[in-house]
Amino acid sequence: MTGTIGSTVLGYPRIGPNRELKRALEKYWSAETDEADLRDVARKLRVDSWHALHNAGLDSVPGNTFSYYDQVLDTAVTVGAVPHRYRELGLNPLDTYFAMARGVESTPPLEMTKWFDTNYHYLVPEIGPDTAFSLSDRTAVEQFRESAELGITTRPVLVGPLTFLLLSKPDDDAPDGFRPLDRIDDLVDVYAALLAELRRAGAEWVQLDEPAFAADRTQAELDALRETYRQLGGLSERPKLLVAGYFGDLGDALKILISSPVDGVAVDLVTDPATVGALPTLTGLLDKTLVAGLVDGRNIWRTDLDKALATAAKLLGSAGELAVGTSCSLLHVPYDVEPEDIDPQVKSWLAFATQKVREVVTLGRALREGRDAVATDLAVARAAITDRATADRVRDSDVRSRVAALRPENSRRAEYPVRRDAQAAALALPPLPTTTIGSFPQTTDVRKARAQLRRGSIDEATYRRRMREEIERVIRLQEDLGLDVLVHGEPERGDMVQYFSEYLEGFASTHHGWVQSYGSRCVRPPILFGDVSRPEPMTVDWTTYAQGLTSKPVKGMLTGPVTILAWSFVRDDQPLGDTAQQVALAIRDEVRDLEAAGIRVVQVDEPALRELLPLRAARQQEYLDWAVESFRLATSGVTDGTQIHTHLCYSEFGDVIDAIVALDADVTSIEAARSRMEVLRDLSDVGYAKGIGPGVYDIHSPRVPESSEITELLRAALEAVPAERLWVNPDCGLKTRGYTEVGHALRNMLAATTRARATLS
Ligand SMILES: CN1c2c(nc(N)[nH]c2=O)NC[C@@H]1CNc1ccc(C(=O)N[C@@H](CCC(=O)N[C@@H](CCC(=O)N[C@@H](CCC(=O)O)C(=O)O)C(=O)O)C(=O)O)cc1
Ligand SMILES: N[C@@H](CCS)C(=O)O
Ligand SMILES: [Zn+2]
Repeated sequence: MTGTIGSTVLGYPRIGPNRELKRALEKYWSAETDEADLRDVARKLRVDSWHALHNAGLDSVPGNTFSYYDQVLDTAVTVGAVPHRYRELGLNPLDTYFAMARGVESTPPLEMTKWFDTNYHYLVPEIGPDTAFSLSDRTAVEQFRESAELGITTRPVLVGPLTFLLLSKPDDDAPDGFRPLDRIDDLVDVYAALLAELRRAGAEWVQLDEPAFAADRTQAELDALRETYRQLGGLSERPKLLVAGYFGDLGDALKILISSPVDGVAVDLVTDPATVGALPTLTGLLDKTLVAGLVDGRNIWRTDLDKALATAAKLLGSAGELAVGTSCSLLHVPYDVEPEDIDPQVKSWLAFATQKVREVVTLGRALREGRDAVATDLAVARAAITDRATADRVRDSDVRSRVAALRPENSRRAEYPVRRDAQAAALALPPLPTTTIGSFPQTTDVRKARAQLRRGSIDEATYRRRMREEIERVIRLQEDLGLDVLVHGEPERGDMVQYFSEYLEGFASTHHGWVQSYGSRCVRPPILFGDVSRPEPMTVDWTTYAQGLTSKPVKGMLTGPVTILAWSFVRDDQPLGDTAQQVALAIRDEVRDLEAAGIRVVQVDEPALRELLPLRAARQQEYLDWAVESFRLATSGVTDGTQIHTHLCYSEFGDVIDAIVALDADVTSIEAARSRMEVLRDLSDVGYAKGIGPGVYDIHSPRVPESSEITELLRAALEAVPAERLWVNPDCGLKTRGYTEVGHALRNMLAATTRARATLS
């Protein structure tokens, strides 16, 4: 069907159904294999994906969705935006690419940050006035040819030029006021050259992803969008252009794209169903392809096909071609639900990437050939949707009554001074108390024990003994170092969300449901399908075992409700805020049980507080209100003398700074080392006046900080915060590090603390 799109997905997972790419990358990086081995694995993964998508019956198969690490990094390399410090390493192209992604001994990697409001991370390109844009890598063209040789005409997917620049940051040479977007004209020339090459290679369509326009944008940015697509649309030699906007509504950008000379627009009708009302009024659509994103690309629920068809019916006649697609790339979901050993009823409600492709194909056929052509598929889907909507296991009347009975006082503690004095008496800590964020290095032995327990090759008792040995070692190490508030080290947790989900009612776990988080790193998000409750304590045994080994206070360690939601696949049948309340009550039970077992300090981590912030400002306050409320509900069930800590990392905190204050934790430990304590001033400016532990060293790097560097940071911190409120801790947990470096780094942290204490009068 030349010229049309019909049915398609906007992108596909690439890590491999059994994480083949992860293993191949890690072997290459450790020099166990060579470049040819890695390229072989990559090619096979691409070929398998193209065949799978083509054979499933998609009319248009996306291409260039493979990446060795990250699609934004790929784009930077394609357009020649490789900073000098990586070029100067003199490495071959592949190793230069990996140096940008992971750093080398002499040169740190590019900064990494979250891809919009997902749990995927991209590498932040650095752009300056002198960045020499040129078409420097032709992977997109080569992969188009590779698919064409198999008889599949793929639709290469590129990060759009505006989104690329909007996600970039100014390089170190850029003058004040420079914005990467200032370079759009030069970048457009490179895209024009690439589009021409793709056309010459035979590409009919190219997809340009512009999700940056699902967030609030300035008039200048919208003008740049109009001008860019006027230019790209006007090129004489180019494939048809499909511009994809996803993760929300495109707002004013939608009209701009529809009145531009591009050939198609893909919209996300899952995150933003309201767009359906606006589309038929846009007459410019009549000569374009509209890809209606009707299948959720980032959650794992089966699509309500009847509802999707009803939505499509409202759009019939509005566009030159009405095509069916996913709301966004399927990168964010696992490959296939089939091999999962999940309760059959819950499993029948799920659709991973393979199943979503089939849903898109079914919808496409229904639109083209009529519902009768796919009557069986529609009936199966309908039965599963009805079953899920009415299933007993989704609703728990006890949980619902408990939520209904909640009163504002359940989320309020006594005034801070009262708590502070009670805690000072209970804990008797020295000035500048020292602590860590929770996890200690996850040794091979610890990981092995977990894997052996999963496989059944060791029994529960052996596993517990081995974890207890590790806890004892962590306690002894902390005592030896002289830390003040100890932790048990979290050896029993492979992942700080996955672990809790396995204890909670309302969650299901997968065995193979890996999703790329960044590079070779994957997560296995749990599936939150029903009302959440906590049948039994989750951490009390480990924590009290640790407390029994020492007279110092041991800090209980929990993950907060927002982070549990952010890193799970969550139910879509009720507002997220309602689900957060249920999770908060489960955590509240755990906090209270820890207190009852004699634990005097409890930390509830919320590293994902910033991540779930809606992209549009108009929706942010509502989110922040329920996010804060859920944390307070989780942590307000204790007496004044129990000290509540929280921990935040992985983000810029500017947009959530008021919310951090509103959490009302007694102590907040927060990533700060890399930004040299700037967050302290931001917090003071908005009136934060409780305990604060700015991270004094970056745990993301194996480098051991000198105690003099930490002394410097403590001096800076003491300028912003009075000594009686300052805590000393690393930036985040230590699980990705090794014991040797952790021992040295913490020793230096304690030496710096001793010196800082001596300067206090
Ligand atoms: C802090 N971050 C997290 C995010 N999301 C989460 N859900 N959790 C997080 O911690 N998002 C933001 C950041 C992202 N950062 C990271 C950092 C590191 C990883 C990572 O290393 N992932 C591991 C897998 C971790 C895990 O779950 N391990 C389990 C299972 C281990 C495993 O692979 N087992 C094998 C068998 C092994 C054997 O010896 O037999 C298997 O199941 O096949 C565990 O340790 O028990 C990774 O390897 O990618 C992710 C995000
Ligand atoms: N307690 C967790 C927080 C990570 S953000 C840890 O230490 O790993
Ligand atoms: Zn952290």
